Amino acid sequence: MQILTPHVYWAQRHGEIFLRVELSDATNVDIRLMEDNTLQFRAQGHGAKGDNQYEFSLEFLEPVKPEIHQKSTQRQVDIKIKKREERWWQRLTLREKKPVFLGPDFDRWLDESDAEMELQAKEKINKISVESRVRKDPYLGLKKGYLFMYNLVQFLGFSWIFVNMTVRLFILGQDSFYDTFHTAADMMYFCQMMAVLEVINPLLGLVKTKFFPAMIQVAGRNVILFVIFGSLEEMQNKAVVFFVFYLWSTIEIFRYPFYMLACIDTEWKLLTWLRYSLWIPLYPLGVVAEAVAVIQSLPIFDETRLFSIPLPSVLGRSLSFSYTLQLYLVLMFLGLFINFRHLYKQRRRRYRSRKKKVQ
Ligand SMILES: CCCCCCCCCCCCC/C=C/C(=O)SCCNC(=O)CCNC(=O)[C@H](O)C(C)(C)COP(=O)(O)OP(=O)(O)OC[C@H]1O[C@@H](n2cnc3c(N)ncnc32)[C@H](O)[C@@H]1OP(=O)(O)O
Repeated sequence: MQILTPHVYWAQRHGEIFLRVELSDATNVDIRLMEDNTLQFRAQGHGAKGDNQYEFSLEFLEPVKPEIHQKSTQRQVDIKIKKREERWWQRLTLREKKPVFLGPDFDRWLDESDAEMELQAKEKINKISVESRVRKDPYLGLKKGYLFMYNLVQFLGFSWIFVNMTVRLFILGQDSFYDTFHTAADMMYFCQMMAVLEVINPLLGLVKTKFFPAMIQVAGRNVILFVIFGSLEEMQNKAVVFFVFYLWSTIEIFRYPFYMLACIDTEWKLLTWLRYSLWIPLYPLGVVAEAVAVIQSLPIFDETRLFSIPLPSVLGRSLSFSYTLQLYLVLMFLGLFINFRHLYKQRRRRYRSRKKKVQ
């Protein structure tokens, strides 16, 4: 008896093979994958040579998975087979010479780059649908709105200080150093009081910042601003105030807009770079300027006895606050070390995760 072969059309994707067998009203369909990676097809149906038994076999170019998905319709038999390894095949069969009954399925045909694009589009759709299934935080908008406003107010405050000091420096030169406090202190008080929120925000889970580095930062600055400059009039017209305020505001006019953009899921590369690089020279300089301010205040606290701790009369009059400040000087450099390490890690994390995204 003559063996009849149906027309078979094929197409591929990176992970699958599609076969379309031109056999209408197929019955007794028997499809098997043999151990030698050969597909054997046998069925009764209406093909090119009328109602008959049709069969064919195909030895695939590369290994395929044993599961076969098959669907018979009135017009054809569709077969889907998964490749064992997701890669593009040069041809369907191991033998270079194409069987005469085999042809490309132009309805499904894609070349490798088109298939790649189709795959990427599918992955994108999957990602979007997974993301939309993840339950959204109902207060996310409110939280982002609050953070955006907070950062905006701080940005405006520090920009005012920075611009004011720069303009005065250009007009008055070195003379502007000595009355920085009288022109900028109110705004600096406002900004630094607000900055207490930077310690509260991580506690409420509003930002990913770690509590300890934020606390060191805010506490460190507030000791300088409120205790050293704020409580000692003698300190207020010293040049060191200029350097401390200028260093603080220089970093903040880049840090807060960076956060503002983060709140609206936007990023400017240059701003990100400035936020994660400027601290490298500015943080040590800031701490040195603060240390100079503390050292300059020591004799004033000794003289005025301000904040001194009363002692029993056998031990003397009182313990000068300058001793506490000397201890604080040591803590300052410990704080500098902790925050410098923290910021270095943040910088590495930021640039490592961006590199990964680019790959
Ligand atoms: C033993 C200790 C004793 C304590 C006693 C005190 C001694 C202290 C001495 C120390 C002296 C310090 C005095 C200060 C001097 C100066 O400031 S000098 C000038 C230079 N200064 C700086 O450069 C420091 C600037 N400050 C900071 O960078 C921060 O305050 C920080 C806490 C030190 C670090 O910030 P952190 O939030 O941890 O890192 P980021 O990478 O910026 O943010 C992490 C993620 O969180 C998001 N985020 C953070 N804040 C906000 C916000 N307000 N709004 C929106 N989003 C925010 C941010 O976007 C990041 O998210 P991802 O991008 O998704 O990761």
